[in-house]
Amino acid sequence: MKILIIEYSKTFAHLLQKTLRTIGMEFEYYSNTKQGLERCKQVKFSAITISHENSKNYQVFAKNIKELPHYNHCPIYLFTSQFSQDLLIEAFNANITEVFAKQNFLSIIHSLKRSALLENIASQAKILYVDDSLAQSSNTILQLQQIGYQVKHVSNASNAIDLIEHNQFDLAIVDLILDKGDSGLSVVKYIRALSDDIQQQMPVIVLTNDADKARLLDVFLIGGNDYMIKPVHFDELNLRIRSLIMHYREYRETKLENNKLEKIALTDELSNLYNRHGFNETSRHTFDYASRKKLPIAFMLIDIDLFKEINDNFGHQIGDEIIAAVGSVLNSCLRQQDIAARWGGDEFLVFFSDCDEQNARTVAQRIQHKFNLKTAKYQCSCSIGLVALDQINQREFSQLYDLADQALYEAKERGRNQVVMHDLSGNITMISNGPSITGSNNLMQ
Ligand SMILES: Nc1nc2c(ncn2[C@@H]2O[C@H](COP(=O)(O)OP(=O)(O)OP(=O)(O)O)[C@@H](O)[C@H]2O)c(=O)[nH]1
Repeated sequence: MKILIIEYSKTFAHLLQKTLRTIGMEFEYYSNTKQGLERCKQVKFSAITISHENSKNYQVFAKNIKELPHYNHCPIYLFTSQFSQDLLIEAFNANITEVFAKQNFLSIIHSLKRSALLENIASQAKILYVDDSLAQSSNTILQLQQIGYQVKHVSNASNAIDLIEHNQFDLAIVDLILDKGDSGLSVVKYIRALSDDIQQQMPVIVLTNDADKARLLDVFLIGGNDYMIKPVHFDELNLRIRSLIMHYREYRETKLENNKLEKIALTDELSNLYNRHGFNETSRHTFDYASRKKLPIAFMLIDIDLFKEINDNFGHQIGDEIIAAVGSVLNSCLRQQDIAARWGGDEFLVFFSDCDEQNARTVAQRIQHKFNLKTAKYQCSCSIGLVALDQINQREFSQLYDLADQALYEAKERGRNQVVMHDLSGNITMISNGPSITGSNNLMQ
């Protein structure tokens, strides 16, 4: 991707070059159109910028450029210090792609960056081409491959669906009417119903033989992003492909970035478990589901024993490592549907849906055992308060929390390092003691 700059103002040329260098874009700079035109005859630039000196100058230049081979779709941007509606119309009539006021420097840079991205799209893009007539499509496919697209061709909807299941495409080109009563419509419907948010938005160009306007507009109703009437004009197809892929990439990047930010907002950094907000967001659905389906549930509170002394004796960094150890122990003991969170300080909670009392006891003991072993070097242990119910039965989250908290309090009162359970009849019983802790640093003494 290389940009040709023709600029009469030395100051503006300097600013533009400096900015493009900083963002790593390649360019060549000339101070007159004659040199610029000569250079275009030797090299293919991806975009051209020309500064407005007088109308005749840029109009003649743009005309000459568009007559060069391979330059008919090259964007030409006109920069002016005196932007006006009249100039805009004049420039569009002279094949200028966009007109920018020089004062609007950021949007100039944005457009140049966009041209660079558009230019590079073919080299990294994967296209699915669904068409039963190889005679019509083979030439287009070849041309797409020649400019760098990876193209997978299939002739029926079921093969297309098969490929979509196992590949990540950037765009699909789908013939509306396929052989033997098959239709590209089923491919479009399949894409739009995909559970993956990103794949579901894959752009689709629908090819059709039907030039009837009303039928063509139906393409948008069935989920297509664009249509083209066969036989397709290749340059037009290519420009449409580039623009759709570009938008899809922007969507994909924003979506991934948002997912990342959302994860950060819902996760506790130290333990890599949910934070309070994350727990509230994710547990609501599981809680409602368990309530509706009358599933057995369990709720567990875990608190590190004498954590203050651990911090005091070994330092906060070791304290932090121990908090991280709770996270890794929980992640190794829990099923995917269990929801674990760091509730604050050294307190953690776990919500188990579809988990009966016996299973809850077993998991609690396993968690305690693993945690004690993992942190044995520091003579560290944890206490667990557990509540198991055969169904939620209209209880609020806060009531479950209170029941588990009473059990946890009892575990601490009885000497810590144990699992205590609040059972269905309201009794509080000790389930197990953790492994005994020995050694000179025994903080449990
Ligand atoms: N290292 C570290 N310490 C923390 C963090 N958050 C809270 N703490 C400390 O955790 C300790 C919690 O202590 P307490 O709630 O008083 O109880 P404890 O010492 O664990 O005693 P028991 O719960 O009765 O066994 C406090 O000293 C907090 O400063 C953290 O993110 N990192």
